[in-house]
Amino acid sequence: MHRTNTSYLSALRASINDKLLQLEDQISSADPHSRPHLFEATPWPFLDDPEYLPPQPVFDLLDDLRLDLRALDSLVTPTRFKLVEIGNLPYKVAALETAVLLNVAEAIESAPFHGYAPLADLAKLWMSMSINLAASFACLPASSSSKKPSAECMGSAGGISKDITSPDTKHSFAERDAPFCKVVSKSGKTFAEYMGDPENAAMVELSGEGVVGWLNKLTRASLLGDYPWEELNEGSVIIDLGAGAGDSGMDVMRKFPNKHFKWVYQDFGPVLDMLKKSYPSELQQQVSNGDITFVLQDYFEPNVSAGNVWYARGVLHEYDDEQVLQLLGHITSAMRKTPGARMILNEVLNSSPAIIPVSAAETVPSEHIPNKQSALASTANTMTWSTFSLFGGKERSYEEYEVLLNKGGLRVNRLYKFRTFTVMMECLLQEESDA
Ligand SMILES: C[S@@+](CC[C@H](N)C(=O)[O-])C[C@H]1O[C@@H](n2cnc3c(N)ncnc32)[C@H](O)[C@@H]1O
Repeated sequence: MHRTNTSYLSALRASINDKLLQLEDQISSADPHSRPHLFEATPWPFLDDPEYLPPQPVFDLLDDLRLDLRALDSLVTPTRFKLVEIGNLPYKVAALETAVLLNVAEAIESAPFHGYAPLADLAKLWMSMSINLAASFACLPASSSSKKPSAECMGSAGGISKDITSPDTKHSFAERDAPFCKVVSKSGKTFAEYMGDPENAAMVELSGEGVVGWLNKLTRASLLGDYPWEELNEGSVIIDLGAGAGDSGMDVMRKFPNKHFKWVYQDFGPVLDMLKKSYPSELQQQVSNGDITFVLQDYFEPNVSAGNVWYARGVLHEYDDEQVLQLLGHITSAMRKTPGARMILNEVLNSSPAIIPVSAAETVPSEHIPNKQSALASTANTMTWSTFSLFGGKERSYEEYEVLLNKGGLRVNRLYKFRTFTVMMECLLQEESDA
């Protein structure tokens, strides 16, 4: 870090510390029983009573603290993640709009909850709450206002909330009519069909450059640096299921030339054709010598390949549990061809962006946040929406994956929490991990 940033951090630390001490003094003399409301059921009267004006010194301290905290937040957040947050604002607005339409805030405050309502219990209250609805709430801030957002904000949410609450669509994960996809789809086409239409070739090129390049900037360093590819044996065969744009293989093969990995791209014919056509020239040698291959494979059919590592990035989250189990059935059968084979799943995990500490007075959230979830929890939850809105499917928590993978004959061997909003779950065949 630059010297200037280090001294700036020190200046912020000193200022925030000093102002918090002053605030503590001021508050305890003004209202000795008042406690911050972050984790409380009711608003904090000291701050939230619209008729109450805090003493001027307290108001000034609060204003200064917000300024310093904004500077600190900005300093510790990479620009690319700030942009993700801003770019995904419409999803947050859609979530808030849904919460307002259903009057969720009032339901939480009333009996039987009196201010604290786990999502599962809220679901029982409505008898019909869908996982889509739960996902929408997961990307709201910890304490959301029940105030109605402006008409402009609602407009920018694009009608997602209607689809989340409509009986015809709210339970769907299908790419044609899931709440999020329905808003994106044009003239009845799914996003994939739209992109596959030759008339939209320019759009495909744009998204190839824009979306893949953009996502890659957010996750590539972690994919390469946070999973121990270097531990794999020389010459390991890596099968890339539903490889899509193929960038993972390019990145890994470029970074580890001395490992002589064999990368097997699997996908549908047109995707493989496109990939072959635009494959980078500096990797053509490995294509010619057979270290990089392209294999036509529907992953819902018995798999024709054999390999040491079965890599699936963003595959399982596109499917409902039944379909995932079907897919895993084919992969685990194929894994049995190679002793010691592992499956590595690169996904976003549904995460708790905030938690309730055991004792709100003495502990801070960062010491209690669950470990088995994506880092950048709030961004992770928001990112799940861009997946939903393009392809359908459902994101899962670590615990949900564990149950599903166990049912599918796998056991999570190691969880790598990436230094971005994704994780890698490394799985072994159950019978091998038990042996
Ligand atoms: C499921 S996502 C995977 C994204 C890709 N792994 C990545 O990291 O960018 C989309 C890709 O999966 C492919 N795909 C979808 N259904 C498939 C299937 N049944 N069998 C094989 N590939 C499939 C699509 O053609 C597309 O290239």
